[in-house]
Amino acid sequence: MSNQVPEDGTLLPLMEEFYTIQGEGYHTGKAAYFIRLGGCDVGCHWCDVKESWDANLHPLTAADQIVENAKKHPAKTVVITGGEPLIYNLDYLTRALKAAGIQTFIETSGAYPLSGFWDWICLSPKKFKGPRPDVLNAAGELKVIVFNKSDFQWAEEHAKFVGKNCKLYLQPEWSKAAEMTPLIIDYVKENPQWEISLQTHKYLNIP
Ligand SMILES: C[S@@+](CC[C@H](N)C(=O)[O-])C[C@H]1O[C@@H](n2cnc3c(N)ncnc32)[C@H](O)[C@@H]1O
Ligand SMILES: Nc1nc2[nH]cc(C(=O)O)c2c(=O)[nH]1
Ligand code: SF4
Ligand SMILES: [Mg+2]
Repeated sequence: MSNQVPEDGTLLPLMEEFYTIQGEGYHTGKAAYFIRLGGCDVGCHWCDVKESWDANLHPLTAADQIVENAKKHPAKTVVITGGEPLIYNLDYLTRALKAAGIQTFIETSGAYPLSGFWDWICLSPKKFKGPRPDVLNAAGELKVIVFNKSDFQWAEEHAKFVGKNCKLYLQPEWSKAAEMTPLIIDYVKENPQWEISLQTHKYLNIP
């Protein structure tokens, strides 16, 4: 993690920004501007964006500049992801995005305290560094990655701690998708409070 990131959230380590289609979860299929912040110490061995982990590799960028970039796109929705975006105080960035009329969505493991003003919170909790209660309470969707059979039980244990209107998703870990997707299909048929989420952008070959 970087030592030089100011605590007021006016400068953030930015790995990449791209305009694409939300590939996963509740908002799948919607155009959105993705803001990927660098820095994560959760350590998922199957993480599909390990290049994000070292915040020092990603330039500190003015939050005001990120907002200006987001404003240029037709869809008035951003997805803030990482890395683990909640390592940083996101109040300044999300306040400015909302002032510009842009909806704010986040992808988070919930391993850090909740900051920011959100229209949608996607919580994808991890065994390696568990989710915090404030994020469990606020989540609009719980999206559990299924890497092996034990993850179904683990998903149920976390579903107990989210709000009653929280959407429940099971998403196959990408390298195990051929093996796990049939198990997820059977599980959802037996437990229809859960739905399947696929990483559709990977099938579509888009970012
Ligand atoms: C790269 S993470 C960044 C945001 C945050 N650190 C988190 O884990 O939620 C974005 C999303 O991709 C999911 N993800 C990461 N690697 C994956 C993989 N190999 N297969 C399926 N989903 C994956 C995460 O669970 C999360 O929902
Ligand atoms: N298209 C697309 N949808 C996504 N949804 C969550 C992503 C992420 O890496 O956080 C992601 C991503 O990287 N690309
Ligand atoms: S918490 Fe997210 S960014 Fe961090 S290692 Fe896990 S999947 Fe990757
Ligand atoms: Mg991704």
